[in-house]
Amino acid sequence: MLTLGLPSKGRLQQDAVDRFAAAGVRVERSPEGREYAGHVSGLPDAGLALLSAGEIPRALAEGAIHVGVTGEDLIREHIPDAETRIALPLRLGFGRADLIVAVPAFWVDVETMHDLDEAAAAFRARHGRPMRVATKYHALTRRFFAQAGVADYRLVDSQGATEATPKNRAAELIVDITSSGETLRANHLRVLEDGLILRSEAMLCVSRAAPWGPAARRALAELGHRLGFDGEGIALGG
Ligand SMILES: Nc1ncnc2c1ncn2[C@@H]1O[C@H](COP(=O)(O)OP(=O)(O)OP(=O)(O)O)[C@@H](O)[C@H]1O
Ligand SMILES: O=P(O)(O)OC[C@H]1O[C@H](OP(=O)(O)OP(=O)(O)O)[C@H](O)[C@@H]1O
Repeated sequence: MLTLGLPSKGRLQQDAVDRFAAAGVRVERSPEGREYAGHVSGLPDAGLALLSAGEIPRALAEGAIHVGVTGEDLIREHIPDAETRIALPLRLGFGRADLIVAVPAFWVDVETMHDLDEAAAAFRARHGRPMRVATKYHALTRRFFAQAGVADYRLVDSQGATEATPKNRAAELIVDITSSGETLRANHLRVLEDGLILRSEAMLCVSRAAPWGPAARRALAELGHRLGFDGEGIALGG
């Protein structure tokens, strides 16, 4: 049996369901409605698990699901050595969003990460504390700031409405995803010139750690055949 993990709500779920349907794989939630499980028709021996988009990477890495759909941003954030544990055979072309560093638009002297480093020193001199960066992408932010040579800051966890944190004085700047740019504009924030951390989109992900019995392997091969990736060529665990 192959378990397919999809986001439990939102655009990503709908786009994933539509993509699978276009390939002849119909995904139906259990009629109870509240149950986070369901039926997959068009694939032999496959079942559905609905999970938070942010939990899908870990479920794949631990082998709790065989195949999943989630954003690359969430995979890179939650699984440091993603490719050793998860194969990423197919970019799905929806859920496109850029993970970026944005500062208040009125910070006219801060256009680059280098400027941000200087601003951090000035901020500490003036306020006696590090500037705060609000984000839910802790690992990706730490790595990107380290590579850019920015060290004097503090991360503030923000799981939603991150763009509002500078205005609410909960942080000085943010790391978050942007798509149309409207949320940033509405909150008077500006992306740094070299502040693009990752261009993300939804990915079809295959767990190398899941229990790959013959039935699950057959279902993966069929899924690959329908969606257009080589399901039999992926190096899987037991
Ligand atoms: N405005 C957007 N446009 C396109 N893709 C987006 C947008 N917002 C989020 N995404 C992508 O959708 C995926 C899920 O995002 P997010 O974690 O915000 O969803 P959520 O529904 O809040 O998740 P959760 O169920 O964990 O609360 C991420 O990979 C993200 O990059
Ligand atoms: O650039 P834009 O097109 O404005 O999109 C970006 C926004 O979309 C997402 O939020 P979402 O609407 O998913 O709500 P959330 O706060 O629950 O993540 C994301 O967190 C940004 O806030």
